[in-house]
Amino acid sequence: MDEKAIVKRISEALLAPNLEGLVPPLLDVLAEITGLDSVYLTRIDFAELQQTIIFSKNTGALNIPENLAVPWKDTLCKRALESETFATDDVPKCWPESDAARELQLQSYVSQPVYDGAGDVFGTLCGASRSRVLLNEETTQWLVMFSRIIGKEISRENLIAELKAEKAKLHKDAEIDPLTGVLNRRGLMSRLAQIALKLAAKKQHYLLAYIDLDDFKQLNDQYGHDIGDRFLLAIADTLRHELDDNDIIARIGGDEFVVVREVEALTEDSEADFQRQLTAAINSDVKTPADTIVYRSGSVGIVAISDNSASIEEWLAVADARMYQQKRARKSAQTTNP
Ligand SMILES: Nc1nc2c(ncn2[C@@H]2O[C@H](COP(=O)(O)OP(=O)(O)OP(=O)(O)O)[C@@H](O)[C@H]2O)c(=O)[nH]1
Repeated sequence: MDEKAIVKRISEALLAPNLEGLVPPLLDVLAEITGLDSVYLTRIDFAELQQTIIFSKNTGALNIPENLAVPWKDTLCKRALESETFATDDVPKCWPESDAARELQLQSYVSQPVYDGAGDVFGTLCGASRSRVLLNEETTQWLVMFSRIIGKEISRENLIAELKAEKAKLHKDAEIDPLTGVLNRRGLMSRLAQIALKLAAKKQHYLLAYIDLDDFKQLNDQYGHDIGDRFLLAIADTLRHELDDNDIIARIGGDEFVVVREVEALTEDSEADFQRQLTAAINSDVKTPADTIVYRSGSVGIVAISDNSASIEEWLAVADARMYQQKRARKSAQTTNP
């Protein structure tokens, strides 16, 4: 193959959107340029001390299968990297102690490290033959070039994976209340939007509870803001531990929480159960370094949801109004019977 044809085929391979698209055509070209029986790309797992063939092209007597994993310590690649012997047409003389080379009856061998974007060895780009193949400076140069092209693609893909993970983390953080670790208002709204979508498709039932702690300002004033914070965290922890695993828990304001539960049917029992569980969870004692705060006065308003005829804002407004009703009733009872 003349150089012009090689460059054309490499240019075509470079249009591939990923490693799966890039490596096979490059291996085709490499096999033709070198005349080696097998050319292949490996990944080295330095934690597990294992080398795996991830792509291979076999044209001759030798067959190096993809997905073959071998212990790193026995490999010719390790010997080649350590001794910086990147090409030989006399494997038995170069590495007489290698059982693997003897078993595979290898005569010619080339290898180049492939580096990822961080400058670490990702794996190797290799070729091997049972016959003696002329391996000159030019062969090595091609191998170096191909290993760099592959390394760049690996580095690009690693970067994209990192960016995606970072984006997912940022997105998750944006939906979490940093003080308590439960969802914030934004997180709640996104879960409620998903529920509204599900309700459009099939019949499901939910209970949404709006919780507001009574006289929290007074608690802050009496014990200080830091203890108030600990108190909010303790309430969120109790909700997390006492409620069902699938319940959605959010803190949407200073002392306001929302809990959403999917129920099999909307019955008086299911609502009463929910109310009881929530009231028990918020009316809990909270230990602080100085004191145990005995707290017995959160208000809860519940709305039942089984279709999306009302908007998310309306669900919240109804639950909020019911919560407020309960709060007012409790407060007026307190005034009447102090
Ligand atoms: N410690 C602490 N306090 C907060 C936080 N966010 C808001 N607050 C306080 O929470 C209190 C909530 O006020 P309200 O709900 O209006 O007052 P309340 O005493 O609970 O009144 P009622 O709900 O009518 O019983 C205010 O004093 C806010 O300063 C927070 O993150 N940490």
